[in-house]
Amino acid sequence: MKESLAALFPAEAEIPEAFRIPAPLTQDYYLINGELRRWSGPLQEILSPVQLSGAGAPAAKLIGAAPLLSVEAAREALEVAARAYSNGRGEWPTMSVGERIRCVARFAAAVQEKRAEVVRLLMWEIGKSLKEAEREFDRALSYLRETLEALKELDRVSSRFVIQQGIIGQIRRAPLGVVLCMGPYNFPLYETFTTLIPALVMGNTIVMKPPRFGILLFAPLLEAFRACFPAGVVNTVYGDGEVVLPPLMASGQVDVLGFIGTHKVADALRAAHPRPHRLRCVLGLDAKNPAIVLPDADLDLAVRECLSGSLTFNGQRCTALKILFVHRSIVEQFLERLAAGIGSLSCGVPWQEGVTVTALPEPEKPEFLAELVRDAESKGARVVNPGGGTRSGSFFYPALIYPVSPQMRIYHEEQFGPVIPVVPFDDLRETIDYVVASPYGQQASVFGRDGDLLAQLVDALVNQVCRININSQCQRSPDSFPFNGRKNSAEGTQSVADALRVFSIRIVVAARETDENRDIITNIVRERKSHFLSTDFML
Ligand SMILES: O=C[C@H](O)COP(=O)(O)O
Repeated sequence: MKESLAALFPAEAEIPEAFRIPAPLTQDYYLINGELRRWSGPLQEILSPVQLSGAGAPAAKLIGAAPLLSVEAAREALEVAARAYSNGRGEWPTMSVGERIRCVARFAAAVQEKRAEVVRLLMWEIGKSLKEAEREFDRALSYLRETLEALKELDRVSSRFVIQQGIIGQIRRAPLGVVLCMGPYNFPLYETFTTLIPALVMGNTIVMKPPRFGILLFAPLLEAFRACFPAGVVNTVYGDGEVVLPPLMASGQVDVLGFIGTHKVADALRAAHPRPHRLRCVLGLDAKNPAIVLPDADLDLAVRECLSGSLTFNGQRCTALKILFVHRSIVEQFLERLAAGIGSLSCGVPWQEGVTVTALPEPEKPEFLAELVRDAESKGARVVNPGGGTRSGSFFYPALIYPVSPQMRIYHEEQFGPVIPVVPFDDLRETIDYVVASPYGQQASVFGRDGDLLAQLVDALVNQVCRININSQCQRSPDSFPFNGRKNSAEGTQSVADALRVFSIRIVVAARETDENRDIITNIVRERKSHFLSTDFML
């Protein structure tokens, strides 16, 4: 660690003009039924994890406030969404696909206008570096645009019908109802869009709740939602999730849960629904993605990928590498280079040029990470990198810990933060056994050069995880690739095209194959109500 901790926190006056929040932003309204309704109830104070120096110790900055809705207000938002859907007879679910596309395209243009404001809030609210915040914003919009392209393609193939076993069938896709959309704090905009946008374009109506952190950044977008969609199609709920969400689920009016967060919260939400087995869930959940570094790996490449895979956005990605298995014959070299890599990372405030290590938004996280490190140390591991685990307020300097063994909590628990556990291995079976026994099953990375061995490893992992990355870190992108997981890691698949499928249902218009029925079906296909999005058999 090159800088002293005190040097990381600038004074208010040193913040460049473009990144300042001159006065706290008070958002005392929320979107419901096509209006930005004033909320006169209690507000939740929003503190930034970004620390500034001032008199005394570094202090977190108050950056704004957002509504703490009552259960009644939240229920009303859900009822409004249910009315806008009206059992599939509302304006939005019956609107033509072309019109829906036009609404979403208008929305995209309006959101684009807000780039600077949203990026600034991403930095202040969740401590994301300028570069990563810009990347998140741009990715959210490109996800939206790719979704529209995928939708046009679905619509293009809609003028077909199939004949099988004497039956003529036209396969269509229709919406499901009201979708409760909730993204996570690490990608509050992008990952909210990955459920909200496909759910919306397929004709569902929406209740969206921002995550625990990353709330204010939606304020600049509420007017765009209001202006671009019919009343009641998109509604927002703010407040304490533990208070407002169980009653929403218990009402039975949520048809689909689109949630990215922990499996514990997802399980509790599902259990609160009166018919949990009928609730469709599209979930992105916990993961403990391992990297396996074989003796013949290109060490520089493996270190580079493991460094960025473990520490991008301080390790706060579900796809982050969360445990590294390194063959004993190369582990010392690997540790030395990885420790040097961590030492070369720049720490500081999000707008600082080239910064990688920034403050963590969850106030309880530094202590949680410190506990994991203490637990590992008490069972025989050491912190390898100078300054690893140093803390100040919301800031936690990355810790590389070695040798990690199954008795330690960090071996099993998802850290979701900047602690990198390294496990030495002698026999490849140890690493495969770890993946098989894991309660998670999202992705894995393998580093090596022997093509046959890599092929064997892929075969061993293919029934355990959903993506195997060869000589590269784990990641969700590109968004056209399926994104899913086994066990506690996910439910449903979320590529751009898959998301259109999971937020809709296939229906069939069928008739016996007679000359008369062929004419009738041909006419239906030609005259089809365009609010029915139809597809061919494969889609
Ligand atoms: O937290 C998971 C995000 O989807 C990360 O996406 P990414 O792996 O492409 O950075």
